[in-house]
Amino acid sequence: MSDSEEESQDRQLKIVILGDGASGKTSVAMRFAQEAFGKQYKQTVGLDFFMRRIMLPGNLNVTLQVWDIGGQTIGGKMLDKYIYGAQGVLLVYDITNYQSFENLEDWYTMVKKMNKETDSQPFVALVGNKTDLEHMRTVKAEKHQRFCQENGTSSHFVSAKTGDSVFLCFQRVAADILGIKLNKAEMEQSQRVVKADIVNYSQEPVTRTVNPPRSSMCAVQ
Ligand SMILES: Nc1nc2c(ncn2[C@@H]2O[C@H](COP(=O)(O)OP(=O)(O)OP(=O)(O)O)[C@@H](O)[C@H]2O)c(=O)[nH]1
Repeated sequence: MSDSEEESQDRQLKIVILGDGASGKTSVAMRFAQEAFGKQYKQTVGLDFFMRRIMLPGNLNVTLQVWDIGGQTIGGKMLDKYIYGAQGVLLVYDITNYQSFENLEDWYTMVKKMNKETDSQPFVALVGNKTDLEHMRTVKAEKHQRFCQENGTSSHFVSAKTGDSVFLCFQRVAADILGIKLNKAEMEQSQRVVKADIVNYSQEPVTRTVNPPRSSMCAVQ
């Protein structure tokens, strides 16, 4: 066994994803664990599991066990059992669906109720999904930030469709749970390149822009 293998340590974290049906919980989990995305909506009945091992600074291997909870489980008998023992909770809403944001209060209440009973505090993160649909946004960023401030949660905006910031979200949550600080370079490295479909609008010759706008975070592959 090499020195670096001997030095590496393994940790397991249980991360639970909660939020309304169709807010994109399965898609976020699938993007993180399998680098995949499906356009077709398939409701999660009960729950699904995903797993991915990541490395955090300090040669720390962390296996994230992601519990993707079906949106219909709210009010059901099993929900508190699913949340039990979680070190991290992602509260996911769809930025184009205001109701999905409002309903997070109910989801969060369930988490807090569990905490009272078990005396353990999971780390909670607010995740606004579907940022590729920014033009259809109905939940203002200020509302999102206010929720984070009032409830002491961390703040994330992701797109399961393009993959934008999904890995970074899980990485930051894992680091926060374990009390590890990620530096700017590590976070930038985790920013996924945004993949977009190429749309051929016209067959006419393309006119070139002088000094086209530059972005260091977005590229079409
Ligand atoms: N445009 C866009 N669509 C997304 C995104 N994430 C998910 N979707 C779509 O939203 C729909 C619902 O996604 P799911 O991941 O199944 O939602 P869910 O929250 O797991 O739903 P339940 O299983 O009912 O709890 C699907 O059609 C997805 O393709 C995203 O980031 N952008």
